[in-house]
Amino acid sequence: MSLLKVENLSVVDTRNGERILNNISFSLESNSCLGIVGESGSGKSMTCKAILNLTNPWLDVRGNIYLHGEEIDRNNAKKIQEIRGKKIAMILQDAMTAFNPLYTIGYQMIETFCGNLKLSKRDAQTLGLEALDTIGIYDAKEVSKKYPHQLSGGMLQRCMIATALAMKPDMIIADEPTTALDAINQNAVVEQFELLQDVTGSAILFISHDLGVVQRLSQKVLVMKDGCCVEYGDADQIFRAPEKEYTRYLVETRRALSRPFHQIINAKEEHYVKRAKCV
Ligand SMILES: Nc1ncnc2c1ncn2[C@@H]1O[C@H](COP(=O)(O)OP(=O)(O)OP(=O)(O)O)[C@@H](O)[C@H]1O
Repeated sequence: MSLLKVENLSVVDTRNGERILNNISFSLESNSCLGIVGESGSGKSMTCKAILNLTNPWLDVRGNIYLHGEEIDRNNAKKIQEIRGKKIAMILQDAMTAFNPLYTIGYQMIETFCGNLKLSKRDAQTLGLEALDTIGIYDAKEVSKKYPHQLSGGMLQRCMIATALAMKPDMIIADEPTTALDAINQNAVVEQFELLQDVTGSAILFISHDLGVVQRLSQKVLVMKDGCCVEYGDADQIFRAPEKEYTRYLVETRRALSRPFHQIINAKEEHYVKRAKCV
């Protein structure tokens, strides 16, 4: 049985009749990663919002969503709240907006753990420090005393991943978690997602327009365009031999973009090898 099964998910804007999502279907297995890729406006974020019932009231959401085989009842607010807190964690693009600027990171982690895991303050604090430590933040105690504005985007993103890690959710939805970061921080965050999956065994729904990141993390991929599914299936297969013209275009564009980058890296390596030989 799939951990998450989405069947014919459609979203219509009732104000103008615009179809934002068109019969999107996919499934996510335990301890695996599904990447959702597509250009801006293709409906990636809307898919996740619809799963978590976070859509605006003017949007008409249709279709069936099953978690552990049980259909999520969109009208049951209490159940949905429970799912959001305990079973599905969200990691967002802009970590700064995920934390409250008025409180320290440590305080916010403790609040989350006390509220969702029903821990004592002391146990919540220990769990928070352990989680920060696990993802490689060596001065966890110092970091936990900082306010969000005192930390870099990369560090905040790591704190958000640490929070998710400690909660051990069944599933994590990560919406463009590397988009706001530079290449070095992007790489660190992707490594932490790999670690997160190893440590928690949580399934990950990873949204990104960076095909390289998705290729690295995902076993399955869903390619979206204009609210529709263009291609869905095994990630290796789709990246190696895309069936659809649009996916071929995305894969080719990525290769073309990363070519100059690799050329620079290779040229630099050659330069250092030559220099080392001269010394
Ligand atoms: N609250 C809303 N009400 C009406 N339309 C919306 C709403 N939110 C998003 N849309 C529209 O839905 C479509 C899909 O948006 P969505 O944010 O899911 O795209 P995306 O693929 O996640 O893009 P990006 O990569 O830029 O985040 C867009 O045309 C957008 O304008």
